[in-house]
Amino acid sequence: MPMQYLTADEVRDAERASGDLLANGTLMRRASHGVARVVAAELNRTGGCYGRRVGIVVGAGDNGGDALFAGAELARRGVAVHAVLLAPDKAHPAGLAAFRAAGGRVVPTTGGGAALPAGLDIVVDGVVGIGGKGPLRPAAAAVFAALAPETTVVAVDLPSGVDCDTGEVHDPSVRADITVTFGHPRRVHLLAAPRCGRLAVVDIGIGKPSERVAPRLFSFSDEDIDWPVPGPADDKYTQGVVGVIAGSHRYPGAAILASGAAVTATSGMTRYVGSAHAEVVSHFPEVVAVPDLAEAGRVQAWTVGPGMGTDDAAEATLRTVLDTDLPVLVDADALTIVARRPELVAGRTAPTLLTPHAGEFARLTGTALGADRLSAVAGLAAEWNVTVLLKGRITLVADPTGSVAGNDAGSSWAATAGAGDVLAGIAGSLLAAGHTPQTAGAWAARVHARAALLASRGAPIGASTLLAALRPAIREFVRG
Ligand SMILES: NC(=O)C1=CN([C@@H]2O[C@H](COP(=O)(O)OP(=O)(O)OC[C@H]3O[C@@H](n4cnc5c(N)ncnc54)[C@H](OP(=O)(O)O)[C@@H]3O)[C@@H](O)[C@H]2O)[C@@H](O)CC1
Ligand SMILES: [K+]
Repeated sequence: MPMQYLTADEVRDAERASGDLLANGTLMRRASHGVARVVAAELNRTGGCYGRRVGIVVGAGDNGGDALFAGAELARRGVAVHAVLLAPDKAHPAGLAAFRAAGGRVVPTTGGGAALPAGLDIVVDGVVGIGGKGPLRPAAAAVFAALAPETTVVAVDLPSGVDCDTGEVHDPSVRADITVTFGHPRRVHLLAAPRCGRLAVVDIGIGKPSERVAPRLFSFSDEDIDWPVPGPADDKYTQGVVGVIAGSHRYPGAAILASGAAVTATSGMTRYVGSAHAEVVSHFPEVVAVPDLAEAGRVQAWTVGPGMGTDDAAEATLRTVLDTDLPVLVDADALTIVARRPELVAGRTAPTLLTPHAGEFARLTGTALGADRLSAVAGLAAEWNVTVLLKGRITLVADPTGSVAGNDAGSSWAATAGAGDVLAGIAGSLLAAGHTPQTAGAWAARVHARAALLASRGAPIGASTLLAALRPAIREFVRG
């Protein structure tokens, strides 16, 4: 099942719908127990709970309450727990009473600030959760800045200073090794995944929000991906023929990488159109390659743009392709052309997938991409009535209805020249196989990221190495 990511308001809506469970403190008891369990498991993994040392940083709201109740539970298990209260007058009263009663120690405040003792195994961030706004304030920032670098940080609900709805990483903010959240993941857990570390979702018995607001963010799990497999009645045509328009005789790299990715991604046929036809065939003899669009033959989808140039001839080719009623993936140079001629895609009713990186996105919209990538990508998709795949460590694929599929690449090794050409080839093949632009883009991003991890194993890679790892990566997504 795809994972859904909620806004802070949607979480509050779901909590309110839990009625008594919220009012009588059951939700907080379950939440704090979940935090304590995760911290205890981490301590047990590294030698046990008894006699270990944990710090908790406690803010003014219920996020601090969670941390205090969790601290109380850990203290009862024999852990020495030290708390810094950032707003002593506002600290959750019942949580603080439980913490003191269990033997937790509150660090005295001197000169308006307090620091945790040295030598802690784990520090729990209970500064703010879904009620937080903006960066860490100075007192909290000083506590985290003073921690030894090897200290494990467990965030309650989210790393404080990172925006719950946009994932904007304010400066300063907390970087967590583990984040424990409750009921449903929040948008931040995908949009700022590298800042959250490992995510633990604790069931506290809350339902779903009464309605979702756009953009509705979700992610595919590995199990949701069902890579195209030829059936007994299939031939090379029925699985989808993808046409690739990329590169040139002078710069054949993009042509070879995009065509090679298309050949590898599905067993349907790949056609190539452009002046690098001889180079493409010398690398991939199975590609039917011709210099001119008029000779191309039939395809079920086009991938157009990488390294094709932006001159009048390129524009004429792009116009011809976009005038068809076939699915088209528009990448790289074709995006530059579309930025100056939006009318080329504006009237399209056939599936259209634009695949910009941040710079190309700014060219398309006329404004730099801000911190709220999610709203920006969903806005462009709705305004132009197309699907937009925004590249990055977290790839976002927005369709015009306000649904956005996100994918965390898990590493940034794919940030290398030519990797985008490979992605364009994969996604084009999936379009030709009949998938929607959102599914094609999101699955392509996931398998591309997996290929980068397999290829890299901790060392830098180039796009050819990534392409070589594509087949083993796809194997992980073939079912049955
Ligand atoms: N509701 C439930 O059923 C359940 C809720 N649960 C938990 O409650 C959390 C939500 O609690 P919440 O609503 O009290 O808000 P919360 O995130 O603690 O922060 C608000 C406080 O922080 C302050 N503040 C704001 N920005 C700040 C900053 N940058 N730096 C420093 N301080 C800042 C602001 O105070 P201010 O100083 O601005 O007056 C305000 O008082 C949720 O994330 C989950 O952990 C769980 O127990 C499950 C059940
Ligand atoms: K937090």
